[in-house]
Amino acid sequence: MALMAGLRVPARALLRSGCWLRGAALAGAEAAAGLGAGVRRFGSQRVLVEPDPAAGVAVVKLKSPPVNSLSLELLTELVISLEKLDNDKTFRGIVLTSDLCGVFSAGLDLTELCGRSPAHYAEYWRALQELWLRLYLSGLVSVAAVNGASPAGGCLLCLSCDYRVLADSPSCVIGPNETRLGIVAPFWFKDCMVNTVGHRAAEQALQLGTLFPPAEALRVGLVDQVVPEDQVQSTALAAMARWLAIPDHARQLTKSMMRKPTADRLAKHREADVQSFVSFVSRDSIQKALQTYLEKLKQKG
Ligand SMILES: CCCCCCCCC/C=C/C(=O)SCCNC(=O)CCNC(=O)[C@H](O)C(C)(C)COP(=O)(O)OP(=O)(O)OC[C@H]1O[C@@H](n2cnc3c(N)ncnc32)[C@H](O)[C@@H]1OP(=O)(O)O
Repeated sequence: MALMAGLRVPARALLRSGCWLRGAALAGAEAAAGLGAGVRRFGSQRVLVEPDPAAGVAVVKLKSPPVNSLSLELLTELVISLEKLDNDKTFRGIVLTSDLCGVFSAGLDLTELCGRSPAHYAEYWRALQELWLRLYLSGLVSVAAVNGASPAGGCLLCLSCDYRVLADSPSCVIGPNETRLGIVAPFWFKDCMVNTVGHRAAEQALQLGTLFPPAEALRVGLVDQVVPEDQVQSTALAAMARWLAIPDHARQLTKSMMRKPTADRLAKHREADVQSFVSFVSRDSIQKALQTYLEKLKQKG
C-alpha cells in the first residue's frame, strides 16, 4: 500500500473513498501513458495538477483523503502549486476541484486546532492567510468545480475563486457553518461572503452557520451554476473559456480593482489577525467545543 504511506488516515476511510481509489488507478495509467502530446501531470502528494498547456488551463485537484481537510501540509502544497502556476506564463486559468468522492473540502483540519501549542496555531493561521491572499488575488482566472460538500474553510476556498460551479447532489452542501462549531469566521471570510451574496444574506448565513443545499446556494448567489454531478468539470471548463476570451491585462486590473481593498484589510494587519486567532483558539471553552465536535464526527464515522 505505497499509496497510503505518510497519510494520517485510516485504511477504512481510504477504502470507503472508492472514487479516490479509481482516481489513483487512473492517475497511474495516465502517468504511464502521458497526458496528450507529452503533457504530464505534476503536483505533490496532496495536490494533483493536470495541465492543458494548449488551452492555457490547469485542473488543480485536492487529494488529501478522507475529506480534503485543510491540514498544514495540504495548505503548503496548494500554495506551492498555485505559486508555480501563477508564475508560469503558459497558464491563464485554473479549475480547482476535488479528487475525492462527495467532498470538495471539509474546511480547516480540526486536528490542527486541538491540543496544539500557540506557536503551532500561529503557523497554521499564517498558512491559511497565505493561501487566501494568493488565491484571492491570483492573476489567473480561477473556477471552482465544486464536486462535493464544502463547509466553512472549503466554502472560502470556493468564494476566493472567480466563478463557482456546484454539483446538484444533496450531499453537496456549501456555506459558513463555523458558529455551529462554536467558532467565529475571520473578518476576511466575512468580507468575502458580503462581497459575494450581499450584507443581509451574509449576516444571516454567518450567524446561523448555514450550509446551503445546491438550489439554495444558487438562489442566494453563493455559487454561479448548479449542474449534474458528472458535468461539473466540463461546465467549469466551458465557463473558463468565456473568462479567457477577455484580454488578461484588462481582466486582471479589473479583478485587482475589485479585490485589493478587501485583501489589503488583511495584508496590512496579518500579525494582529494571527494573534487574535491564537488567543481565541487557545481558550479552554473553544478547545472543549472543538474536541466535542471532532469526537462527534469520529463517532459518526
Ligand atoms: C482560502 C483559504 C481558506 C482559509 C480558511 C479560513 C477559514 C477560517 C474559518 C474556518 C473554519 C473551519 O473550516 S472549521 C471546520 C468546519 N468543517 C466542518 O464542520 C466539516 C465537518 N465534516 C463533515 O461535515 C463531514 O466529514 C463531511 C465533510 C460532510 C464528509 O462527510 P463523510 O460522511 O464523507 O465523512 P466523515 O465520516 O464525516 O469523515 C471522515 C473522517 O474525516 C474526519 N473529518 C471530517 N471533517 C474533518 C475536519 N474538518 N477536520 C479533521 N477531520 C475531519 C472525520 O472525523 C472522520 O475521521 P475518522 O472517523 O477518523 O475516519
